[in-house]
Amino acid sequence: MSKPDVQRRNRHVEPDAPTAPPEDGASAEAVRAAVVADATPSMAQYLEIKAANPSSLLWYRMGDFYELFFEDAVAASEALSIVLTKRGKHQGQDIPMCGVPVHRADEYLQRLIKKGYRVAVCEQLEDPAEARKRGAKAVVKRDVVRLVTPGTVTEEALLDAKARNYLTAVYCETPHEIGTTDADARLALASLDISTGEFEVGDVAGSDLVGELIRLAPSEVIVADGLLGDQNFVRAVEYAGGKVTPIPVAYFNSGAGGRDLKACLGVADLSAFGAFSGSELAAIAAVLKYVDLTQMGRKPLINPPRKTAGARLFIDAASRASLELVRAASGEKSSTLLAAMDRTVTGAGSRELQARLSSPLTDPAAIEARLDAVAYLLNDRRLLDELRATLRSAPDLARALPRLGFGRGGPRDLAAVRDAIGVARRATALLEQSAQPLGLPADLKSVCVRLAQIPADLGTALESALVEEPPLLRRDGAFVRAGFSGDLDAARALRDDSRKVMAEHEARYIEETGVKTLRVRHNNILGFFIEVTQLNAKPLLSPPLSERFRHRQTMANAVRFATAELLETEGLIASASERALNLEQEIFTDLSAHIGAAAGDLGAAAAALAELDVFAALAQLSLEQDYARPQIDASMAFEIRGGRHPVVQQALAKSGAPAFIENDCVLGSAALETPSDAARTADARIWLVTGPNMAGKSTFLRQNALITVMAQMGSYVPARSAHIGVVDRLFSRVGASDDLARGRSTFMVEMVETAAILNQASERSLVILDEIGRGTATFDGLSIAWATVEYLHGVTKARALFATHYHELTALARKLDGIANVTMDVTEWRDTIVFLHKVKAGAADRSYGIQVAKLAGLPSAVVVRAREVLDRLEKADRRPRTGDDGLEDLPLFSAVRPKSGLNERAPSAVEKMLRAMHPDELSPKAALEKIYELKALAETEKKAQS
Ligand SMILES: Nc1ncnc2c1ncn2[C@@H]1O[C@H](COP(=O)(O)OP(=O)(O)OP(=O)(O)O)[C@@H](O)[C@H]1O
Repeated sequence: MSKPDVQRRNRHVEPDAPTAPPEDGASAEAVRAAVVADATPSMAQYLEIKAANPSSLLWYRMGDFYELFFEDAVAASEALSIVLTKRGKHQGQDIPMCGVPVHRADEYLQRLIKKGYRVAVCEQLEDPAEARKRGAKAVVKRDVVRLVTPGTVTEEALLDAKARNYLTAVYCETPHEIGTTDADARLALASLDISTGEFEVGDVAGSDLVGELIRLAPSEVIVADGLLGDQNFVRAVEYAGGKVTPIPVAYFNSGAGGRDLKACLGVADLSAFGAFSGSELAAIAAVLKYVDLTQMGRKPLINPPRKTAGARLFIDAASRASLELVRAASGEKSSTLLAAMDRTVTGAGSRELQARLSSPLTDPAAIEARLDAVAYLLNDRRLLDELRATLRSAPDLARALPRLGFGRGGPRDLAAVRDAIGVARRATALLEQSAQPLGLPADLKSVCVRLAQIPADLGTALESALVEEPPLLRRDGAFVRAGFSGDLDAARALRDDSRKVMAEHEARYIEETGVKTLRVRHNNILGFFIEVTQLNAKPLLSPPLSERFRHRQTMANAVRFATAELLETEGLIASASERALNLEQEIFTDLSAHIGAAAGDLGAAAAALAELDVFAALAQLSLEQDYARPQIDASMAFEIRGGRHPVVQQALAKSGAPAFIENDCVLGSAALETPSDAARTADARIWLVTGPNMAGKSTFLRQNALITVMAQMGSYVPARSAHIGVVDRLFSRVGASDDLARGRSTFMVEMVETAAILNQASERSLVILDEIGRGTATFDGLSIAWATVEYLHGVTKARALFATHYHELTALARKLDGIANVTMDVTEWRDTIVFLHKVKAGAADRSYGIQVAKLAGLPSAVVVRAREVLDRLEKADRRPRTGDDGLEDLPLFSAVRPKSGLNERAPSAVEKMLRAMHPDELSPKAALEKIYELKALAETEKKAQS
């Protein structure tokens, strides 16, 4: 029977379609009211199920379609651009309906999930024939078997091969703190990717929440419904690319968290995985509970949770956005650091690279260990090429395993395990062969150890059982190799011999009837039948042949018959294919169980393959782009020689533009190499970068931040050499952005971000600030920039690059030892500015703004007039620009901590009186008198001030 036939038939014969009126597709109360009113049994079933899943689109299985009704139908037809039809009436109104064919369910699910919908998949739990046995009007049993939400999908078609798919629970003990920016509030986060089993748990300060969400990039974030007060939280989640789902607060139960996690991992004690706080356990509980609910009790495959603790380079949300590590402001993926670095050959490798790029390390030993692995592969080109060629054919083992675990896997998932085991064997052999006589570096050894743990017999079992390229669906069979099972071969032979057997029948019937044109045929309605033309039908319709050839159908030109033996053979064929299918299902179940028993080892091997892909990709990148191994240690060095911007360099190369100009950046004890520059930049921890627009300041600032990120994630870097004393926090404020905090002006955003940097940066941090203060009046902006540099120099003491158009700031370099001026070199040629993109010691002599404007194509009348105005302004502006303006004498600019007097003023009389008061010692009456006194005093003070 062809598929369209099946669909059409099943759709129409379905006996229990909702035809009676419901009140409202979405409102539970209205739904219940309708149920009580006059719903038919089938409608009552629909409405009850819908009422239990009010916030999901209900996919209601009817034969070979998932049907949607009422508001769900309207929403889905719009989201999926499918036809909205109607079925039955409700209070005189049509019931809207639309449907999705079962065989295209994944595709439609993907589109709905991408648009942020949740889908409740309601299946028929019995055959309609079973239901009919209970009476003509009996309803087929149905129930929701799965809730599909953005953070809980496992199907290949619903997932991005190169991105993790985290479901993250956010929890804090004190309700009002969710969405806060309070540095003292602690929030626990538990993130699980059920498509791979990856699980990480940790806590962050309220002020770091947005940065952490961007790092995790969850598809779905669950929070206690009562706690979701703050719209900023919802915006932050959306900014990080996820959806917020509120869940009952009772799911955040720390007791249940410990218990459920132990049950999932099959351990009696969690201490081997780290110490989890009560809040972390509560977040874990919520994740496990939510997965349990959406998967209807099917257990996810989870790896032991990793604690996301301190040994990580902290990068806040604004810095992540400005550095465009894995996401560009434009939404373009190609302009990110990730895209510029990604040379992985597998989806799992790409995900691992992204995870490492989002979480660089701070432990020099761990970073060096990663670099050793890259160096090893770089030193052996043949090994590198062979490993990459081998890995290229590695399927996504990490994603196939959970699908099999959930019972949602298909034959291709079995083949994925088989092929991954093959790749693991070849990769291990390649690494081991290469290891003579010196041995492998620790990180590659760890890869080999994990790959070797796959049970040896599993690969053999899968190889002997599966055909080379199995079909997608388990239910269609045809994935088991011939020769694997004698029973299966016999059943298949009987099924496949049908043509031969029927041909034999046909020959005999021709002989018996003498009708040479008699044929045995098959269609979906009659099954097998004998067909003769009208002219030849007569003998078969009269005795004695009519005894044997029973009439079935008369057509315009043909008459159709059946015989007992034909029906018997048909039965045999049907049962043979059913038997073959059943045998294949059993084999599938056995193989899945075999894989399930080794799931832990296979999961570890999948992670090892992903890591190997990353090491090989980084080695490949380094070769291609001529990167250098950075030296990372606990010093305070920051010495990058011949540094390049990894993204801009590749973009220039691709466009055929002149090559990127490399630049040094040496903060701290070292200096620029040119002798004349050396004296002027030695010992400076902060560089003030000046230069005209378009000269390359932002590029230079960013490239040094990116080199730091790359070095600390364990990659070679775009430089001739790099020595970096490990950075604990990286702050980058380059260019204005107001995406993050809609409702705040660009200047406000800039100030909020600068405040965050000054409050959070430590001596070990790297701070990149571009044109702070430019969004306000010149003197305000200059003052803010000035004070910021002083604070960075005197209080924070971080290594910093500060680009500015305020030339007045360059005076600071003469006042303060730790500050040096550098500038982007330009030259003029026939009144046109030529950018040399080279950093040199010193300050820019002027800004060349008008030349740049001319380059940009401003009308020449405007350029000429601007020159005149500039001339006048410069003549009129006789204020000293050299710093001999007494600024350094002001307390504001002496770089002291605010507490030591910056903001102090004499206390007022009211304050003095308040400080002298001891509330516990006051009677109610005395307290009231004090309040009157205070009020009078405040009035007097106010008058005195005015
Ligand atoms: N080192 C370099 N080598 C080659 N080209 C470069 C280099 N640095 C920058 N550029 C090119 O110059 C362009 C402008 O650079 P960038 O945006 O960094 O200038 P800027 O000084 O920050 O300008 P503005 O002050 O207007 O923000 C870049 O897009 C890039 O194409």
